[in-house]
Amino acid sequence: MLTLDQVHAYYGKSHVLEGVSLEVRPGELVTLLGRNGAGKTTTLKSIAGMVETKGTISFDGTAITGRPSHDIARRGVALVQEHRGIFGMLSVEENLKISVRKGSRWSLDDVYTMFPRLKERRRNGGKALSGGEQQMLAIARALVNAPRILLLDEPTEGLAPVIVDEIVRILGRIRESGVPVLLVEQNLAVCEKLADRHYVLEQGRIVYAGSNADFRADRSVRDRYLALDA
Ligand SMILES: Nc1ncnc2c1ncn2[C@@H]1O[C@H](COP(=O)(O)OP(=O)(O)OP(=O)(O)O)[C@@H](O)[C@H]1O
Repeated sequence: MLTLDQVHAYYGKSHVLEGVSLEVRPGELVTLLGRNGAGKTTTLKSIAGMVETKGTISFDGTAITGRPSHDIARRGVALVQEHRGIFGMLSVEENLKISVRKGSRWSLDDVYTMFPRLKERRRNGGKALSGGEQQMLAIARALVNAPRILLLDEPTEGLAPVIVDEIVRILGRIRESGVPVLLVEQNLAVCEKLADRHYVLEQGRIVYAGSNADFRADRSVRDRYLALDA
């Protein structure tokens, strides 16, 4: 479905990803873990065509490396970024409506059922939303846009526990829908609840790959690669 083969990424002269290989298979929810600065966001941006890369990134059997980001988005690769990309001057409903694309399995009504808070606030301006509501709107916008894979960058960061639970519930629903997800997330409890498999990045390289069961059983992985953030 999504395959990265020896992907390198650069910001000018700075060489940030040094040969990342990973895959997300149909229907899987896969996490990308690692300490701050390991290259997680850069990996998602590389897939979305927002960073200069070398190596091969393919989606559904087609190489997308080096293609413009709008072309990659049109193919159904949906990146939900940390700063969320909401239009503050538009209402919640307007933000959703401009994202609706024919052929999505989620209609406006479907996302309102999934996110009752967004329905309650549908006439509010994007600017008036809390951090958690903005995150929900960002995910909801991706869903009505007919995603074929979701790339989520720290969707629970900085949110209150009750909102984190709601996001986890939504991610569980997305997983059940069969749309694959590549999730960057620091909250390991969230990752263990949802994921099929995990990758750990360190200094731009994949240093661990394993199933959720193996990851949960092998505490040494988090001690070695993730302990400072946990
Ligand atoms: N726009 C940029 N220009 C130059 N260097 C950058 C840029 N964005 C990120 N970097 C550098 O690339 C490296 C990887 O950053 P990245 O944001 O991918 O890490 P991360 O694993 O997502 O960490 P975090 O959890 O802190 O977001 C870091 O050393 C960072 O300083």
